[in-house]
Amino acid sequence: MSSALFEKIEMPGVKNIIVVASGKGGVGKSTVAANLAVSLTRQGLTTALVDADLYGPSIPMMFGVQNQKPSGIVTDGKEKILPVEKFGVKLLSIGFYMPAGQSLIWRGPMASNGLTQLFRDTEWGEIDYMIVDFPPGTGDIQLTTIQKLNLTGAIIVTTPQEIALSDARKAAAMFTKPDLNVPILGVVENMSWFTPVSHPDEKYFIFGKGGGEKLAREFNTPLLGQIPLVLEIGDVSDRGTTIYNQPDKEVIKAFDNISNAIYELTEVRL
Ligand SMILES: Nc1ncnc2c1ncn2[C@@H]1O[C@H](COP(=O)(O)OP(=O)(O)OP(=O)(O)O)[C@@H](O)[C@H]1O
Repeated sequence: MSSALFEKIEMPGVKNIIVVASGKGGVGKSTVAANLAVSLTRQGLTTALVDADLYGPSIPMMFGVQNQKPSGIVTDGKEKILPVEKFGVKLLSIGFYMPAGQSLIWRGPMASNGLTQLFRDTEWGEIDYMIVDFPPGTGDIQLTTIQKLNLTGAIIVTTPQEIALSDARKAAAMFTKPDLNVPILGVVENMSWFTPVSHPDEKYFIFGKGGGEKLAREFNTPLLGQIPLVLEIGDVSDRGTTIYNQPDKEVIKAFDNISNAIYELTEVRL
């Protein structure tokens, strides 16, 4: 295939582009992407979050900005999109352009073009970390997007469950294909255990144990963190706010550890 087809999208002010991917839907990929972006921002880094999950964009809702529309600006005679900003994170999602309650019916090439346009036609400014919430799976849209972005690396999100793990393995293998060769920065295991309020010293491994570590070992990459199953995580997403606005300190620590690990792995590009 001609390399011109996959010319990289130029985003000169963006230092690191990190995709957050999963094989299976519903494992918490958007939750990880969103809270990682907020955590990095809280550490003084300029951060953008792109919701590339075309068929199920959830970022606008998670940030409570579902009724906002990005504004436009003309620079050098070209019309550009200005991202919506919340909690200090620059946000862009195809969801901003979709009527409420409707889903996208674009097919492969149109969807890839839509995504490319979103990245290319936005005035990003200077960004330390652009976190991309990737669509789940390993289809054409994912492949094309990987080819067009100058990626620093990928984070794979999985639950410890075997079925999630086997799909996560396929997603990880897509990034390591020799023609793509995107470094896997690490694995995040979500919904690792549940601790009932009445038994604060106990951990229940509802979805199994050790899955994230196993995957990390297989791909010779670090396990960046384990996030417990905590009702408040779902609650803050529904309320359009972040984990920093809920009382569970363990969850906050888990995300801050992940963002610290990412910072250390990528510092050289800042
Ligand atoms: N650790 C957790 N504890 C409790 N609830 C969680 C946790 N992680 C995610 N959730 C909830 O699980 C649901 C799915 O999470 P999320 O949307 O982040 O998954 P996803 O992998 O991005 O899904 P999709 O691929 O469908 O977009 C959401 O309601 C979210 O609030």
